[in-house]
Amino acid sequence: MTLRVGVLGTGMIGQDHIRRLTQVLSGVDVVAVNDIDRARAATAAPKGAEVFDTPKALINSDKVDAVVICSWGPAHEEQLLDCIAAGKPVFCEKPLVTSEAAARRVIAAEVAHGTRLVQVGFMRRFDADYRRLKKVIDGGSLGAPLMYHSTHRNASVPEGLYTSDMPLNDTLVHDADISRWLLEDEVAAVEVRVPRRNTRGKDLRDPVMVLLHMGSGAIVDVEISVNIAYGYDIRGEVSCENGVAALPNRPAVVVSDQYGIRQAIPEDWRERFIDAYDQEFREWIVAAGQGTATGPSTWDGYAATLVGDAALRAVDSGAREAITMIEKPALYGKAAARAA
Ligand SMILES: NC(=O)c1ccc[n+]([C@@H]2O[C@H](COP(=O)([O-])OP(=O)(O)OC[C@H]3O[C@@H](n4cnc5c(N)ncnc54)[C@H](O)[C@@H]3O)[C@@H](O)[C@H]2O)c1
Ligand SMILES: O[C@H]1[C@H](O)[C@@H](O)[C@H](O)[C@@H](O)[C@H]1O
Repeated sequence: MTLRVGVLGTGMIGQDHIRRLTQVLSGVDVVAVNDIDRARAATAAPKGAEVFDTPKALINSDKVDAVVICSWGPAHEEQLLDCIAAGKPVFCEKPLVTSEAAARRVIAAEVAHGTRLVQVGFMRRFDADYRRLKKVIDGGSLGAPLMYHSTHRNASVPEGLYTSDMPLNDTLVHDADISRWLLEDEVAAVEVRVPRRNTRGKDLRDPVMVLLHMGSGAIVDVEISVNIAYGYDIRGEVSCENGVAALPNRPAVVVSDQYGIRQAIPEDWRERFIDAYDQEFREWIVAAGQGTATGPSTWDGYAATLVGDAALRAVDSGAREAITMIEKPALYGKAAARAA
């Protein structure tokens, strides 16, 4: 059976996901699109897809079995709640939502529905290198993880659209989520330090250095640099009791010429995580075909939102800001162990 999908938001990642859903993956068809910019939706619509005037009309259409949300973060809550009300599986790009209150409303709606419908776009969990790294940590031969160093560098971000809060409440969500997943632990508190500013971003608060204090006592340090010019560079290294496990350098052709010996660095997230996005959708298509979702859940989106909120408090206070989570509903599985 072919899963008939409607896409909300046809900007950069909306177009990239439409490409993979129509040209790369099987068992799926994009039958509907919507964007507040109707002309953009019409241009992005694959042949035969209907352009809907509103997200709600697309979500409630009989033509649509499942929805992919690629609109701006502040629009996600209403679109998610409409999908849950319609009982339709939904893939939602990160961030799940932009406030703790909104995340709790989505949790409440999904819990009342009774089965998982929402999958969040934390694509690192589907990346083969991150999966191999987790397997080594889980294998236990290196002992308990003590520290995780997470480097998150963007060559540039869209001027004007990307604001000073976003390194902390938009970009950091990936590092927060992958830290929770790799270490199987929750973030208990957050600190932020702001070094000398990168003048390439004009007044943007960039870079930032974030410390995530995990419940077990492990510490994660995150470098976020969003205007570093040379490329999209994502690194990760887990320091354990008996050794260290790290993501490999990406395989790339080695060029030798009069400038030296070098390897290309991905330009942006589309290139670096191309296979991970394909895999997250492969797994989503199977789950959505069964009327549900898999992988990163509303709970994971909620946890990452709390980290973003705490980071914004921490940048203002300069202090270590604690995180308090609600009790985890049974729908989302066991709570992460907190060793200390
Ligand atoms: N997982 C990742 O690595 C990754 C990468 C890029 C973007 N994203 C996320 O994807 C989302 C979109 O990012 P983007 O880079 O494509 O942004 P973008 O600005 O290129 O596109 C967003 C689109 O959504 C449309 N839109 C905004 N509000 C809408 C609404 N209420 N209804 C319908 N359409 C609406 C805009 O007109 C625009 O076309 C964001 O949440 C972003 O954080 C995730
Ligand atoms: O929306 C994007 C996306 O989530 C990328 O993966 C991240 O590296 C960027 O910083 C963010 O702006």
